[in-house]
Amino acid sequence: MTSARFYDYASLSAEEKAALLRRSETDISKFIEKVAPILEAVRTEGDAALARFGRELDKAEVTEANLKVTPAEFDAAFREVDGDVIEAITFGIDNIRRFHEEQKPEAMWLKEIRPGAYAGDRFTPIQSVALYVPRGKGSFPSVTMMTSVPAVVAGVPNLAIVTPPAPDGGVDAATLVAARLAGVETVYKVGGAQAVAAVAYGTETIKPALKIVGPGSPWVVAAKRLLSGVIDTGLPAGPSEVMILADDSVHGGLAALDLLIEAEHGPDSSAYLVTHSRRVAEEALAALPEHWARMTEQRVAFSKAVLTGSTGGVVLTSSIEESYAFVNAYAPEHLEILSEEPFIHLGHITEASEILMGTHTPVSIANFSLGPNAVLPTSRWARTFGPLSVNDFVKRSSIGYVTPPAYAEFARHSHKLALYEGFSSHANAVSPIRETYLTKKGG
Ligand SMILES: NC(=O)c1ccc[n+]([C@@H]2O[C@H](COP(=O)([O-])OP(=O)(O)OC[C@H]3O[C@@H](n4cnc5c(N)ncnc54)[C@H](O)[C@@H]3O)[C@@H](O)[C@H]2O)c1
Ligand SMILES: N[C@H](CO)Cc1c[nH]c[nH+]1
Ligand SMILES: [Zn+2]
Repeated sequence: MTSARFYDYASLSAEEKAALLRRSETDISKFIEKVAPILEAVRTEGDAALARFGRELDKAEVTEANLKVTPAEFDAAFREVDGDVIEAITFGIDNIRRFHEEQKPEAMWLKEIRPGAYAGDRFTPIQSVALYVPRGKGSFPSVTMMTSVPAVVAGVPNLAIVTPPAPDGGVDAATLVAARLAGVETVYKVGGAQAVAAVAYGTETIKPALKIVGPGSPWVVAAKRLLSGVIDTGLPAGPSEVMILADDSVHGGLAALDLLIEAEHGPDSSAYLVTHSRRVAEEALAALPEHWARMTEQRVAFSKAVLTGSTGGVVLTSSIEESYAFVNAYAPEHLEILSEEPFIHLGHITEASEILMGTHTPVSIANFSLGPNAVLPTSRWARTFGPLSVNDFVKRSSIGYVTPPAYAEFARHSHKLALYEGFSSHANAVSPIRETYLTKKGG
């Protein structure tokens, strides 16, 4: 039995090549249809709908009265989670904080554009942001770290995490540990589309937010799409995906090992190895069963579904240039450049959300510990969006300041354009009328 789909790129038709670029998210119309009534129920019924969906969709013991995580639940989480997991969370948060503090823009810059005339930017925190932390096919304290830390570094005053409840009605314990250590203590037990609606419209318990960030299943992606006129939905982060670009300096078994990292997220993930080395491709195909033997049943099922389905496999190209072209056309979420000399390839890659260099930087390290943000645009959105960052939690205002000596030249040119565009008030405001008031004020 073949371990993964194999594509000889040069022999594919144009349609087959285009099909390789598709993700499970490419068509989410079925989710959109099913999600619309959920959003409407939350808008009209508030907490009652959240509790009902929690019971129906998450099979969780939630009520209108216990939607918000209490301080006692946080304390219990610290007792429940192993010390070495807390240590790993602390290590990750420390690195993520260092990275994002470095990334934080200066509060303001101002440049003298012309003598006596200044212009610049000022950055201020967005006043309220909701952080979506998934929980379904896994629990995600790491997503809590990746969303909370840049938000806290940016200085957002009102932060709330929304995350699906487990059947016992509680939130994943490590998620609570990560939230408190990162500096966020408002957490609601609500997930999926209903969570997006709750923070968009507000309910009796949950205050509306101006923006929601964080990755999620197609239910979350569909809800964000439908509510994008009500709340800022940030960068589009859907089902995880990976591309391994390998040259002929590495063993294919290593490529297979890393290919499985993101393929195991769910059947809706995407995962490709692209290489111009037939040896690497064949070694990878041969190694997959060995790797599956060391994985849990559920993760084997998910990754097999991806690698033998329509969103994954091994692509053999006829040259490294063709591999570069495929990577750039695909625009992956995570890209690993598996090579003894990764930097010789870097300049050829322009379309990828995250680029991990060499044989010792697997996606796992980037997801949990390294520092750059692992909430990343999927489904080819890497072509226009970047990873989640401090900049997603601030907005920019332009600042302009024209001093009296610089005014006349600007007024003359602005007057001309105001007349041309047909705006008389614009023109009047920079005409000699202005001088009469300035003289009066000055006495
Ligand atoms: N792009 C990124 O940066 C990134 C990072 C981490 C995770 N991810 C992805 O996020 C996703 C997380 O998905 P997940 O399922 O684990 O968690 P999730 O929290 O996104 O989805 C679970 C929720 O979906 C809703 N749901 C489930 N079945 C439903 C149904 N039949 N009808 C209506 N709603 C339903 C429920 O409310 C449930 O709480 C994965 O695809 C993972 O690959 C992406
Ligand atoms: N790979 C995910 C982003 O696509 C992040 C993650 C967290 N935990 C496991 N993986
Ligand atoms: Zn992952």
